[in-house]
Amino acid sequence: MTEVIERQVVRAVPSAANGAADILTDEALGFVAELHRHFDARRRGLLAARIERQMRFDAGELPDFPEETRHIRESDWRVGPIPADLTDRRVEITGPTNAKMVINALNSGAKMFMADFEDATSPVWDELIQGQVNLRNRWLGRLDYTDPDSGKHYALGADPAVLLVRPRGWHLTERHVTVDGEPVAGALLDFGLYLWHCARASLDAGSGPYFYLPKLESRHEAALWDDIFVYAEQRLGLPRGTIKVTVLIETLPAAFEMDEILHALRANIVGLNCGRWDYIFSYIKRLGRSPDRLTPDRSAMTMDKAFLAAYSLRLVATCHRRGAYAMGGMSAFIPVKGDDAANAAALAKVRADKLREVTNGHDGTWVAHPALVPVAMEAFAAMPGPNQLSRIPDRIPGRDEMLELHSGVRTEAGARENIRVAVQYIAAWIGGRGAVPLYNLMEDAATAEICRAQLWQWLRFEAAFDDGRRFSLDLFDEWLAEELAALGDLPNLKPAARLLHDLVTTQEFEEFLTLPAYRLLQ
Ligand SMILES: CC(=O)SCCNC(=O)CCNC(=O)[C@H](O)C(C)(C)COP(=O)(O)OP(=O)(O)OC[C@H]1O[C@@H](n2cnc3c(N)ncnc32)[C@H](O)[C@@H]1OP(=O)(O)O
Ligand SMILES: O=CC(=O)O
Ligand SMILES: [Mg+2]
Repeated sequence: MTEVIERQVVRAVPSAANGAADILTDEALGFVAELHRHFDARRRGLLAARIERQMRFDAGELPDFPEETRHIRESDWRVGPIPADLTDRRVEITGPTNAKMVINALNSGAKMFMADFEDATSPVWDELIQGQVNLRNRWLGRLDYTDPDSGKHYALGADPAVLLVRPRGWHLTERHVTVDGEPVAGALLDFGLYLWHCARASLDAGSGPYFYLPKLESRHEAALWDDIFVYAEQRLGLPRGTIKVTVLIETLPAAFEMDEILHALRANIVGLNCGRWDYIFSYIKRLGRSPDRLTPDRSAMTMDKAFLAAYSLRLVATCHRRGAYAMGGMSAFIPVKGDDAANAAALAKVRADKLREVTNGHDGTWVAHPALVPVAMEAFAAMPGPNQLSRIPDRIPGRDEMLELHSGVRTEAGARENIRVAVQYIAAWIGGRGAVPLYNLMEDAATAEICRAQLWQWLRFEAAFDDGRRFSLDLFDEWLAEELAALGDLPNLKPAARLLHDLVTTQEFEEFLTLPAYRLLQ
């Protein structure tokens, strides 16, 4: 007799989130386990393919439009139908999934709210599950919150924004849920739990299961999501194409496969988004071993120039040709408290950014804070209607423009800012906060990645500063020590500083800072 050993086990660490039992049900976890068993080996294979590709970039290869998919780029096809409540996306607010911010975002006056398990979230287990509870409560009509400190009560208003959910990227695993002894992908957990609990409820409310997909690097990664959607829709008895997604184009390799990504996901996709901060990070990461790709100060890399301007224009042209929305991105300027002049200057910068986007043909944009919704709304009032899908830019940037490096200087101030921001952001992340205001800017995982990636790149090539000095390990150590001393006794600063030091001085560039940081998360 053959003995069959039952090894297929799904285990979840209990969560103290209020309402966790309604989320971590056997059925929902069973669905996540199915996703894991069907798709996780492919996810891991695609992550390995990123590293193989990196080796080719390190050897001098540059990204290009793939020859083997020329027929996709050159033939006529369009993405599938777009639901009525996704046709006016002129302003989208983003933010973490705690109840207060979810309610504030849904009530902000923005058309859409992207509830974020990625750049704006530190994946603390109870917070992740509380986020799922909050999003489910939105569809069950019972989302409210009372601030224990202020006593202020928060409840959903009459005309909430349309809800979209951003699961984690492919790279992060979630150690609190294992299937057959392996940790599940954060992406599959965030996606699977939300879909399981909210697909029907959101459809019944006249909306649907809508997602943003972050940090994709290729058409193959898009095809994996497509297969997941086919499986999930069938499993939940949903018509094909019910799930609707917007893909962030926020890696350099993906920008050379925008048509292919739209094509792979054409049953489910409604648009692409310019995730500018991760895009800058990706440019440095993927090309960072070439001495002729040394980037200037972070603040010098603006959307109106070089590779950033080129990719956003190409994204608009690509999307509109396929009937897909071309979403803009996030200005990092946020309101400044207690300084009217500085506040006015920050709002003016956001306004200018949104005017550039609407002028270039984007159909909508992102804001980081409720006070910026009116600013972006006003700028996007320049559109002839709820979108400008019919507008195809007459100039489509090609490969050279897409790779053009920003000009500008590297300064001690820029290096010190990178150190200050990265170390404080990592400390906040280890402490459970994924988005923080620092020096009047919104900082999140993507903006902090730029800081540490630049420091790594500059150190590797002993980059020259505007004052003639060259960056060195001695200078880095000296400036890190001085910045830490100036910051004083902030929580988690020591482990954050150790991690930053490792990330900057390592020979092998770490793919994501959140991977080692996750090991420090309680
Ligand atoms: C690169 C990218 O991926 S961008 C997308 C990911 N990043 C994000 O989503 C960042 C979103 N923004 C934020 O998290 C916050 O705005 C921060 C951290 C930058 C600043 O937060 P705070 O310092 O708390 O802002 P501030 O004190 O001005 O907030 C005022 C009010 O607005 C609320 N608020 C601020 N930002 C948001 C937001 N994005 N969504 C909902 N409510 C918000 C606050 O909760 C607060 O509410 P209250 O008055 O009821 O207490
Ligand atoms: O996710 C957005 C980005 O800019 O990164
Ligand atoms: Mg991003």
